Amino acid sequence: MIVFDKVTRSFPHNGQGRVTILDNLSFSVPRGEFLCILGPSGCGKTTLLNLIAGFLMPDSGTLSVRNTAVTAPGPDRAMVFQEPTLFPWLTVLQNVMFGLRRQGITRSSCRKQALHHLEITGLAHAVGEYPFALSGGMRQRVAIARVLALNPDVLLMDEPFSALDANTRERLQDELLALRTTHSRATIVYVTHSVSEAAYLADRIIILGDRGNIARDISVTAPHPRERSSAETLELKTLLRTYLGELCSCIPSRRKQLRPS
Ligand SMILES: Nc1ncnc2c1ncn2[C@@H]1O[C@H](COP(=O)(O)OP(=O)(O)OP(=O)(O)O)[C@@H](O)[C@H]1O
Repeated sequence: MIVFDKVTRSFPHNGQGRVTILDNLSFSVPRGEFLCILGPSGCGKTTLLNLIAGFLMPDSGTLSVRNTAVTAPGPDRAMVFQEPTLFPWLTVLQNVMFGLRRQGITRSSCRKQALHHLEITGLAHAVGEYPFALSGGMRQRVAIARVLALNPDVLLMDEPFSALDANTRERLQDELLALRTTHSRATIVYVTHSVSEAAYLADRIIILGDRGNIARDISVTAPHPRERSSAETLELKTLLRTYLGELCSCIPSRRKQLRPS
């Protein structure tokens, strides 16, 4: 579904040339996979999502989704951010309908689809509310309903639950897994800092290291539903922490490796 082929991406850095964030990155994500990306802060996780979304372009290399090179954002890919970006002047229903309307779907079909997705995300009672009246968890549910309504092939999630309290986070994780089973076949690329979240959700976990190199690529074979505190999950979490610990000192070194623009 998603193929990175020798993708490199750099950014300008303090007027001193450019710093390479992802360097010659190659990997692929099969259709339907739930891939979690872990890695130290600044290693390029969000950059990787932005490239798939088409918000950024590679400096070199190619990135394709369904065998088509990504050259711009498109309705086949949708992103959920850490802070849900809802329109404050629109109701919950209107927020979910907004993206559908832009796809040229008729108003009545939009409404039907939006209501369906608000129902499956547990928000049927809140369709007429404005975002300011919702809890953080409810706002994030609206954001998820909005992207699921678009029925994307690829769902990109950038620490979507990290700003929520632990109970809400765990509930939304369970809801996401349930939605995935019942309503969406999307391929999911999910960035997180939480080893618990990765161990609970992922079919596969990639740990990015310096310059976005793939430090580890781990298949998680435990079936769903998983126990959060089973021996298997705890063992995986310990392993992930060990791998991340091995990487934690490598990111500052990149700052010394500036190259001329
Ligand atoms: N548009 C940009 N212009 C300049 N530098 C950028 C830009 N976007 C990202 N960067 C830099 O690229 C590096 C990687 O950023 P990115 O957000 O991808 O990392 P991350 O792994 O998601 O970090 P975190 O875990 O802290 O969210 C950072 O040093 C960041 O400052």
